[in-house]
Amino acid sequence: MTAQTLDGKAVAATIKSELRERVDALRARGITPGLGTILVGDDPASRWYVGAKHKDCAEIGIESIRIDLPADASQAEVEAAVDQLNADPACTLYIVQLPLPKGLDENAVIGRIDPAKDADGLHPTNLGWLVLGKAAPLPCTPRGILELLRRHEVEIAGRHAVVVGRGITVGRPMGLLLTRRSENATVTLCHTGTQDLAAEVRRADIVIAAAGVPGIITGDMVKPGAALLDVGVSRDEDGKIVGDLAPDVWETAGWVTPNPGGVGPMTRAMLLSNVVDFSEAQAEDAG
Ligand SMILES: Nc1nc2c(c(=O)[nH]1)N[C@@H](CN(C=O)c1ccc(C(=O)N[C@@H](CCC(=O)O)C(=O)O)cc1)CN2
Repeated sequence: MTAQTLDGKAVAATIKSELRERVDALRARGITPGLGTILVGDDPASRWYVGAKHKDCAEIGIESIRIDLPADASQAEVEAAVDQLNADPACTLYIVQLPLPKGLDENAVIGRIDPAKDADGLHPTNLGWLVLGKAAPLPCTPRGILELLRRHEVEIAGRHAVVVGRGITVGRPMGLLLTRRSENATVTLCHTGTQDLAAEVRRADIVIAAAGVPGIITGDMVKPGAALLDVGVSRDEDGKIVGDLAPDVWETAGWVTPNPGGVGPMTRAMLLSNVVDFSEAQAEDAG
């Protein structure tokens, strides 16, 4: 048996064309959504992600505002960039690209973002709204994973999901989203302290692998027919992406994301969705 592909690249392209129409409608009403980014330092992957986010915006008609700071930027300089985007009326929502270079206080930077302009849903207020069940922008990768499953009609309700990794952008919020009433999955959150990862994964109908450990999920751990989503982006010596899923998982699983071409494009598509959703809600409120 060979698994079917959870094709993030194709689904993201469809979502972008849907968003393009919604942006056209907003622009016809005189509203131009704007996405801001703050990038600190010269990490090649982060630079690529930010560049791709700006290209996506241009493709669908969203304005974008880019602030790039050097790797040795001080905490005060990064916070001044946050204040600048908080005050910029052309910037509907924005992100601070993570991780920040060592020595910077990431929580202080995220906490300084105006929660009403938080495109990533990572501000403590918005994560708090997620826990409390009130609508707020959702973290892009977990939202993208749910959308990818839905668009391939993979059942979530009543299923057992195992999330591997407890990071702020994926693992932690993923568990919160999957256990909402609208998703109704049962979740096990695994991490470096988990004693028997293989046993946990073997019980899973859905596995979200976000450990950042190449090939940590192997074929022998996979329940036949399970859906596997690969968030890992380690690199081999040639700079090629190596995910958290070993190649032999395709033999047992029912659904697998390729990597690249799976979760990454969905993350970017959901960032655009957060901006468009917010602009539409703002337009409604304004009458
Ligand atoms: N502020 C944030 N920082 C980070 C987030 C986030 O959601 N918000 N997530 C990740 C990185 N990320 C978004 O910023 C991201 C990851 C991957 C991709 C992507 O399109 N990847 C391509 C392959 C790209 C390549 O070849 O290198 C793919 O998977 O096909 C986009 C965005 C950490 N930081």
